[in-house]
Amino acid sequence: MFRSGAFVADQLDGIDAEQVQPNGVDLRLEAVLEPVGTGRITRDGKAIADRDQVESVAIGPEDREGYRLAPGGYILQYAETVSIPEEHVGFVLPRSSLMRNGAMLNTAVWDAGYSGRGEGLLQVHNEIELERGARVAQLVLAAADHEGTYDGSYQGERLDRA
Ligand SMILES: O=c1ccn([C@H]2C[C@H](O)[C@@H](COP(=O)(O)OP(=O)(O)OP(=O)(O)O)O2)c(=O)[nH]1
Repeated sequence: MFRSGAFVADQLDGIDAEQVQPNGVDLRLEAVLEPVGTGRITRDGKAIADRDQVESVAIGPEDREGYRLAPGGYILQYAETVSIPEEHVGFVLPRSSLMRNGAMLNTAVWDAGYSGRGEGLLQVHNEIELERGARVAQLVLAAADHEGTYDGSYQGERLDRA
């Protein structure tokens, strides 16, 4: 069973009312990075490719701080600290307006017990401008059985900069 947006909001700190949706909570854009160099996944480990910060620029008629992104693949960092409660699993989906503008967020499983400020792969197929702090994705939570909780290398990521 998927939980309500109000339930998801209760798991997160610092959420505005406009972020709470019927079935989930919108996540906001903190920063955009561009992978450079070579990443690697082996049978017994992984190495994440270096990233360059994409410089923010003034966007739109009000010159707001944001990113103007040419077609390509980017790492998008979310602003919110996400904590997945036990007995649940999380999924992040793009806001449909992102998709309708020719961009897409690719995401993976958010494990029970994970806490951190996570990332997604932003695919841009047509130039797009995104304001820092704009809502770009939505977190949903489903009730789930599991054995153990998340204890991987991304536990607590970017919490020091929250
Ligand atoms: O789109 C996503 C999906 C998940 N996560 C977070 C939550 C998740 O619990 C954690 C680890 O994901 P995963 O288990 O897929 O990572 P891994 O590649 O298997 O690495 P590790 O074994 O170090 O956890 O990353 C994200 O930031 N973005």
